[in-house]
Amino acid sequence: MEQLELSSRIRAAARRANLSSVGDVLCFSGRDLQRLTGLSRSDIDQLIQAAAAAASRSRPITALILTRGFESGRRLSLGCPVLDRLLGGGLPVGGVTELAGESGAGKTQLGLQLCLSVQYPPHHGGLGSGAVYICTEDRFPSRRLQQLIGQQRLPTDITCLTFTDQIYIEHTADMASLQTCLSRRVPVLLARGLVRLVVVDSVASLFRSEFQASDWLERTRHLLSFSSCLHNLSQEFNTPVLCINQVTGVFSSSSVDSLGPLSSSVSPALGLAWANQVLVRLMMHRLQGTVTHGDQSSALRRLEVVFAPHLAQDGRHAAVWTEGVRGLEEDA
Ligand SMILES: Nc1ncnc2c1ncn2[C@@H]1O[C@H](COP(=O)(O)OP(=O)(O)OP(=O)(O)O)[C@@H](O)[C@H]1O
Repeated sequence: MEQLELSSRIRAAARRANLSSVGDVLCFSGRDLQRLTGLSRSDIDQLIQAAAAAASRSRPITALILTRGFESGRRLSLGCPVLDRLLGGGLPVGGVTELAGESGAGKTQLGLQLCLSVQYPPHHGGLGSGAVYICTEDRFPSRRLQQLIGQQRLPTDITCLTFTDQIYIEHTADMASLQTCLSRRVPVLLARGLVRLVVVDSVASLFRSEFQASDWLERTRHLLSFSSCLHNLSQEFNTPVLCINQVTGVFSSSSVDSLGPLSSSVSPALGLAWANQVLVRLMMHRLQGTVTHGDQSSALRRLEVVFAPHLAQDGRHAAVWTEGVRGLEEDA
């Protein structure tokens, strides 16, 4: 209030009325301000204009940020500027992001890459903390992680990170151990500030192996309790959660004739009950064709935003190089 360009008379009246901040002024109507301060209508107009000019110097913010605080507007970089642009900066910190795709699409590669970028300081798109990587299916790809670490082109001010020290690996072979991991061990790591990213690779495998089609009600119950656990962790600790998911083939009458699903007709596993639990759904496709980069070649991929409250449906071509998943600048 002291910095507003106002006459000392108006400033003193505002002080007497206990209007100590710009926010206080803007919360009242002109009439209420007049009643509180005893100032004339033209003085009140000056007061409101000065307060509004001061308030508009800061950037507009969303309702989500207003209710959950500034941290919720932060993003975790994917470690690639092209893919970050597609996602409006990266993964939202408060919410569950699903990454679905066929086998070999590059989902795990992206998960590993995020385990490194989360450790970067905030001014390089990270969250300055570690990651917990929960494997429900395959062994954790330690060798590939080492390769990614060795291939990183680090900014000059990141010298002291050893990366592997801050990645906590969990293997959960059944639903019960996954639940124990999420309800006991992960909260401890988050509460101690040791991690700011949770990756589950993959969500579908346990639900697919432990429940038959006829157990759909029980499966849905477990699915909802699992997703609410992830939501709570994400909200309580302002932590991005990445769930890697498999896909199922979508058969149409024409594909029945050809004895198989069309390669493009796949949808994320676990159906609508799960789809309603995620904030952002991404799909990674492995396309026909290859791209080259120096002496490396890679199958062409495409990362698509299927839905997200803050993003338009869009996509970028990408490739997996030894240094990780990279979006291609111009779509091939
Ligand atoms: N060191 C590497 N250099 C280049 N490309 C690699 C390297 N390691 C893996 N890839 C690429 O990544 C692909 C495997 O990706 P990834 O393990 O992420 O698949 P995924 O989508 O997680 O599949 P799944 O669901 O079967 O686990 C390989 O087929 C290969 O094209």
